[in-house]
Amino acid sequence: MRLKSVLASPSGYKTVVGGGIGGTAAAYFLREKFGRGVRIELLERETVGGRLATLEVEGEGYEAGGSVLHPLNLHMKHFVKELGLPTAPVSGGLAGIYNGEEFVFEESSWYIINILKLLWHYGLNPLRMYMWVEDILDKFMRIYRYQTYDYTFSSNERLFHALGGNDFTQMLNQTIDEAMQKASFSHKFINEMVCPTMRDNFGQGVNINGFVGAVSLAGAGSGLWSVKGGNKLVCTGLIYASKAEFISGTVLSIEPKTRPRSTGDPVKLYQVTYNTTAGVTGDTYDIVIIAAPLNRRMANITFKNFDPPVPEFSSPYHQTVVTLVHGRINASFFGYQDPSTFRFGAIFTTENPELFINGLGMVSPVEKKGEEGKLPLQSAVWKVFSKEVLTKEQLNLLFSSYDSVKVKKWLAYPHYSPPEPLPPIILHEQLYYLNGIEWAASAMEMSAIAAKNAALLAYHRWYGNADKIDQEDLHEKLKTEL
Ligand SMILES: Cc1cc2nc3c(=O)[nH]c(=O)nc-3n(C[C@H](O)[C@H](O)[C@H](O)COP(=O)(O)OP(=O)(O)OC[C@H]3O[C@@H](n4cnc5c(N)ncnc54)[C@H](O)[C@@H]3O)c2cc1C
Ligand SMILES: CC(C)=CCC/C(C)=C/CC/C(C)=C/CSC[C@H](N)C(=O)O
Repeated sequence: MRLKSVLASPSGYKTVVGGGIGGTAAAYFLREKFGRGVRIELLERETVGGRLATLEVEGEGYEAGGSVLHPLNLHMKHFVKELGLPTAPVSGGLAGIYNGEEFVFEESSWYIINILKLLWHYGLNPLRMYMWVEDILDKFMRIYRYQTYDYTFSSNERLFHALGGNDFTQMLNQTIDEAMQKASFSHKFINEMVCPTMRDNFGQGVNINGFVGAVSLAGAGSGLWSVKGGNKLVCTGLIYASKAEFISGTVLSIEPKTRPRSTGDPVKLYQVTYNTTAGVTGDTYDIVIIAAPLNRRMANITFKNFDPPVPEFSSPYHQTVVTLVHGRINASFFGYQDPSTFRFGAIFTTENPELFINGLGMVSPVEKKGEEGKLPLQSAVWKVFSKEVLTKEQLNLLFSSYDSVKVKKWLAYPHYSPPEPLPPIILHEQLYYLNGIEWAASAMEMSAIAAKNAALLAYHRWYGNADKIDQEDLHEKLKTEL
């Protein structure tokens, strides 16, 4: 996105690169802060939505990227309300946890039976986990109060510290396995309940950091929802609401420039060069927000002549393959000789090198969300998560018959390997980077939070409002505010 500033800087432009939820939310929040007088442009090289995308199966659209939202994802909730988009609850079918040989846990359709089963298998671990995640979410929710009062942070570390102090930043530097072991969760519970959730949500095991692990556990909770028609509608809606000018182009490079103003004194700008169907072109901007993962395999933007240089971002993103299959599940692959007794609509897997899938579940079309009702053995659309593209042989093992297969290969989210530093937000004076927050946790709401933080940061740095940036003890200070 590109923001042409009229009021804030009469001679300059501002821009955001990337039309995913991060970039489009940044356009929205920039408009909110800088007002109607600025001109906003959005630069996107592929399709609006980025990692929010649908695939068509038998004439209907299905979420192939970011699919579920948490009931406490307040920015996303605000966006759908503001844009008038309909939402629907996301309900998975009965869950089973498969270890490659047998199901180590089978959910029942009877609530009380489930409670007894969970108690029998894992004692009080599930209840304690619920409370553990709630406590983290409680602290995480402080960000909304800070942002409502216009406070912003100049680094991801400072943002996380402001949420929960050292305990919170520590979660970023240890694995979810270490964090939960320290909190006395049992190995059996971590292996059979926590690890399958990490594998299904992030394609990685319990070596991901404690915070993204907690986000993943929250993402397996109740009250989940999605946008009818597809989550990517939020992105198109936000471009419209922000009145940003959409430019279809690939940003190639960014370079700082100094130009004389009509008054004679110099103005600092960024030269952004991008490729469009009409050829290579570019423009100068006074604020640039990058809302795309920065590394050579992804955004591939060259930062020219920065002093000090903008660091190279080389940490890898994790490949996840989403395969949408319209067919009948092969119950015998999962050890069920009598297919009529197989009732799972969601299958999670434990760590097992023999397994070629991370998880799979029955899904409904984006237009018909909330109208679920298919039985697992009927022909249905299944979403399979795997590390590699599934071979024909593997598909034939998983499905007794199928008539349609759609595949989407993603560099989906960071390959987490804590402890690791979080990338900076400020790359240069008025050059900001959103996606560093993904190294704490990658989710739609995280990009929206980073977008609001960057828009506030750009605004307060532009106008020199130091009292709104990196304030200590905000939680205590704001307790007395109404
Ligand atoms: C399979 C999968 C399942 C997921 N499930 C969930 C879920 O259930 N819930 C959830 O909350 N999150 C989920 N996520 C994560 C979520 O989708 C992402 O965290 C979020 O969409 C990231 O948004 P973003 O705008 O920051 O980045 P992106 O969506 O990646 O947007 C970046 C945009 O920048 C563009 N771009 C890149 N380089 C350039 C360039 N040089 N010039 C111009 N444009 C450029 C890209 O084309 C892209 O459109 C999932 C992700 C995947 C892949
Ligand atoms: C950011 C907070 C506080 C909560 C977000 C919780 C959430 C929705 C987590 C899910 C994150 C994620 C990357 C899920 C990937 S796959 C989702 C699902 N298993 C599917 O079937 O698509």
